[in-house]
Formats: sequence, C-alpha cells, structure tokens
Amino acid sequence: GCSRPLPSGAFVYRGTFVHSTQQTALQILKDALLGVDAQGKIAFIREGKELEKLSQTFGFKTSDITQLAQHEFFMPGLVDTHIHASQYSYAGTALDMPLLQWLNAYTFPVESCFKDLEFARKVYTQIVRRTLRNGTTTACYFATIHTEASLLLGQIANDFGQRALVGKVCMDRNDCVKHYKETLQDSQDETCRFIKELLEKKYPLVKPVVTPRFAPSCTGALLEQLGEIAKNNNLHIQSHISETHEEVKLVKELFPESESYTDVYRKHNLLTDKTVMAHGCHLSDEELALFRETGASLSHCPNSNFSLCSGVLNVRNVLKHKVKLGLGTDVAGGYSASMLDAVRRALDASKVLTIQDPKYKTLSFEEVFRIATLGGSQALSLDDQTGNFEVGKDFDALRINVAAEGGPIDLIQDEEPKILLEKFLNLGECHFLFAPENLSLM
Ligand SMILES: Nc1nc2[nH]cnc2c(=O)[nH]1
Ligand SMILES: [Zn+2]
Repeated sequence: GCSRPLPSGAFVYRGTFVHSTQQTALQILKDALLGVDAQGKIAFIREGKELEKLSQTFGFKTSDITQLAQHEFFMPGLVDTHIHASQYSYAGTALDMPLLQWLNAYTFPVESCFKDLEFARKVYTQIVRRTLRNGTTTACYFATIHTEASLLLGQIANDFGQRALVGKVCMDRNDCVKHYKETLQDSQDETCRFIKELLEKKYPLVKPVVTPRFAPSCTGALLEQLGEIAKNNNLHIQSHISETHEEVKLVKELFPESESYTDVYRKHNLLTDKTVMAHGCHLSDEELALFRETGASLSHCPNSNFSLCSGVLNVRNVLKHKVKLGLGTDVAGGYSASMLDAVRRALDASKVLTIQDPKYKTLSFEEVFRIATLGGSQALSLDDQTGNFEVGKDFDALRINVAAEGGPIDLIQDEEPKILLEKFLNLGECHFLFAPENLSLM
C-alpha cells in the first residue's frame, strides 16, 4: 500500500449510500467506498471489495477510512427549489386566506420591512440556519424587492456554506399595498446592480436568479426587460405560475393577447432551460408541452398548495410530459421549512388524487425521494454539481443515523437500507449540530 497521507480535505467513507439516477428512482449501494478529493468532489464510488486496488490508485490507507454503522447511510443533500426567505418570520401562521388575499394581507406588508437591513439579517440568518439543519444543502430563494437585503441573503448563504440561488424580487404592479412595488426603471436598474454585485463576490456556491414575482405583479414591459437581462447574462429565472384558479383568471384579464399563462412567460423569453416555475397546479397539457419544449421546470410545493387551498398538482401528468420537476417548501405559503415535510406532503397530495380516482397511480416514496434530490438539482440546472453521488459532482450529502439516540425512530431489528430510508423519509428528523467547517460533508 501507499503511506502518503491523504491531502487535507480529502476523505474516504465506507458503508451504505442511497441515491437516484436517471434510470432508477432509488439505487442502494451497500458496502460502498466513496472518495472525496481535496476540492470536495467525488473522486470515486465503488464496491468495498475493490478496497485494495482503490487504495493504491488513490493513495489512501485503510486507517483513513470512515466506516458507517449498520443503521447509518449517506443520501444526497435535499434541494428546496422554491422558498421565500423573506417570509420565514410568519411561517406557521396566517394560512386562513386564498393566495391573492393572503399576499395583500400578510406577505406584502412583511416583505416591505426588508428595507431595514438589521431585520433582514435576523430573518435571513435564521432561515439559512434552519434549512441547513433540516438537510437542505441547496435552496432557490426569493428575497424581496430590496437590493441590499437580497445581497445580504447571498452573503449569509455563502457564510454558512449553503448552495443557493438568490433572487431580488421584481414587481412594478401592486395596487393593494402601494408602497411595496418598484418603478419599471428601478426594477430593471436594481436587478442589474444586484446581479453585478452578487457575481463580483465570487461566492463559490451562491448565484443570482432573475425573479419576476409573477405575471400579475409585473407589467409586460418589465417581463420583457427581465427576459433580456437573463438572456444576456445566461442567468437562472424563477417565478410562480398557475397556482390558483383565481390567479389564472386574473392573468387572462391582464394579458388578453396571450394564449395561456405559460404563453405570457414564453412571449417574454422567460421560459428557458434555466427557468424554475413554482406550483403549476392548473396548467393544461398544452402548457406542459411548452415547458418540455423550452426545458423549463416546475417546483411542486404541496404544503403551500394545501395550506392556501390552491390546488393539487398532478405529478404523474407532469412526469408523463417529461417536464423537469423538483420539490419546494414555499415558505410561508407552506408552513414548514423542512424538505422532509415537503416529501410527506407530496406523498399525501398523490394519495388525494388516488382517493379521487382509484386508477391514479400513487407516487412511491422512491419517486418522491428522487424528486427531492436529483429532480431538484435538474430543475435548478445544478445537476452537474449536485443531486446524486456521481463521480465529479460535489460530495453534497446527509449522513443519516436512523437509530440516533433520542431520535424519533425506534428500530426493532436490523433493517434493510430501503426500509431505513423509507422510515427516515416518513418519520425522521434531521437536525445536525452546526459545524460550518464540516458543512461540505453534511
Ligand atoms: N405561494 C406564493 N405564491 C405567490 N405568487 C406570487 N407571490 C407569491 C408568494 O409570495 N407566495
Ligand atoms: Zn412562492
């Protein structure tokens, strides 16, 4: 063998790894060896019996290996494809109105407070810490219309080591809470400044995302400008679509020249292969076909859809149309900042559809696991970096101990990894202790 020490920051793990691939919703690798290079990237993932050969090729000693216990496994970090960092202060409250009223009564008044940077710092620090504790290693965030506070959210995500897309919200139409909107010119200028300043920080894991709030909050002129900005800088785009019937009707009135809600975004060059749209509960098959053609993706936010009584997304139909799909918490329309909750609500939503129509094929926990990990990374076009344990991707993982002392799961006997994962998804909690220096491992 080789007696060179591993370069600092390099690791080798041995044990069970569970993840998804394009072909299989759940691939279980028992007694696998996974090597992480000094840059945090996966150098190899092979069978334990290849130890001898691997240790020679990669130059590590048996004593360098971290061995997982029987009841432990690694899974990819969870990807929250849609979350409003700015709404965290009232998460768990204010769920007594439909969307459009809810925005005016609760959301816009609270978001207008992010002009105050100290308030923003408090809320943004808490949401980043909370999502990380819940196992969200990648988040696609909405901030507010305020550039400075949005830049601060990017800084906080970077400081805690979370992979994040951060969006300064754009809206030049708001008749209800009059002070919470921008002029067309300001929205455009501040979006450009936000993008420029965030990119100049060169945060390795944090990128800007062009963020028109949704069609009813934006004039056609603003949507047009934002489409241009995204195109010229090859940026991600996020917004909302077809969350409630009332909203769909409003968009028809506001954009009478468009064939559909999806057509409004398409016309303004906002549907690209780096676009993620939240909800899509009431999209037609024709609209789903436009998503497929453009490579745009959907974020399924079941807690929010139940909590605001918005609708139930037919995930099977989305998958049938081969539209990329991730899961989102949509805090605070969704009351939980945990992606494990999103997994459970996604299973519930699917069961609601089966109750309504027994021929509807309920999603399996394996399928929802894939949507919460690999699916999310694809929906955010970050699947070259994260989403599963492929060589060359970042080792972005959760180390799960299903039998953790004082934890919520009782194991009566030794269980297969598939059962451990199913129990964890349905019953588990992740709250790891904070060790920012270890975040790349967690
Ligand atoms: N759930 C949700 N839907 C929206 N549509 C436009 N803005 C919002 C928001 O903040 N939350
Ligand atoms: Zn939302």
